[in-house]
Amino acid sequence: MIARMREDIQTIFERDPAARSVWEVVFSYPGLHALWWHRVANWCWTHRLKWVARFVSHMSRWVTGIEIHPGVTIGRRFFIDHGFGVVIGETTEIGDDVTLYQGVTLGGTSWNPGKRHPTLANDVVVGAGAKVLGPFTVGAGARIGSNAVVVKEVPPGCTAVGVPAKLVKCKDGTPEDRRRETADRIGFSTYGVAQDMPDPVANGIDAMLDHIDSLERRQDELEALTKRLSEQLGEQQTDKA
Ligand SMILES: CC(=O)SCCNC(=O)CCNC(=O)[C@H](O)C(C)(C)COP(=O)(O)OP(=O)(O)OC[C@H]1O[C@@H](n2cnc3c(N)ncnc32)[C@H](O)[C@@H]1OP(=O)(O)O
Ligand SMILES: N[C@@H](CO)C(=O)O
Repeated sequence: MIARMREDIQTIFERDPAARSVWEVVFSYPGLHALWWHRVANWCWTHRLKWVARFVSHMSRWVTGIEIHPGVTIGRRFFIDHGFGVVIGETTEIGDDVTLYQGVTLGGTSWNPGKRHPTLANDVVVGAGAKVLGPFTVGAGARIGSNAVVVKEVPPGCTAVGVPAKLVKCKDGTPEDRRRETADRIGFSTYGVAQDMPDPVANGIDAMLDHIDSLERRQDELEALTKRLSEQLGEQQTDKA
């Protein structure tokens, strides 16, 4: 536990140029306090102490201005900078090395129970005031601009800004470049003819190309995961033998 707390403090030095000393970080960072209280609340939540969990979470919000539902799953090296006004809903899942700024909502759009909040993969950054709404995934390394309202999946490595959020950049090229690559790969040679015209058919094709691209990326991720799992299984069987 102490090692994990040290890691939390170190994370703040890595991601906040304003952090000056360990004492300052330990006593003056509401994001750190909210994270530590969340660990207590989450433990209670998963040990059938749901009322206590909600009460701990409520007290934490009272002190920090950050509301994290006790059911939220959070990975390593999570950092909420400033933090006031952050709200994280019950079925949110957060990977490793994720950063949020003040005013972020990770929320739902449905009153049905079940998964209704987003999943943030590793290394995601969500800018101040942004809202990410719905049970989709924000891919690894993606960045969400301040005040964006994100209502659908963001592919890994992409930057989404605006209301509703649109992709403006991806690490391996702009969304436009990727559509062109996908169009080439699937042999859709007429792509691009009407790009500067307000053509609903061209817009529909763009949307389909984006969807194909996102499915291909998801397939790659699943293949990598399957490979890793079968390697682990192989290692376990070797150990047993
Ligand atoms: C007290 C404090 O400091 S609290 C900390 C607050 N800071 C934050 O919340 C950081 C959040 N980060 C951002 O919003 C950043 O602008 C990012 C991550 C979205 C983009 O960063 P970069 O990758 O450097 O992209 P870049 O600045 O080149 O912008 C790309 C395009 O998006 C636009 N853009 C960038 N941010 C936003 C935004 N929040 N909303 C709308 N458009 C935006 C840019 O104008 C640019 O448009 P253009 O290509 O038409 O010129
Ligand atoms: N804490 C961050 C954002 O405000 C900085 O000082 O840059």
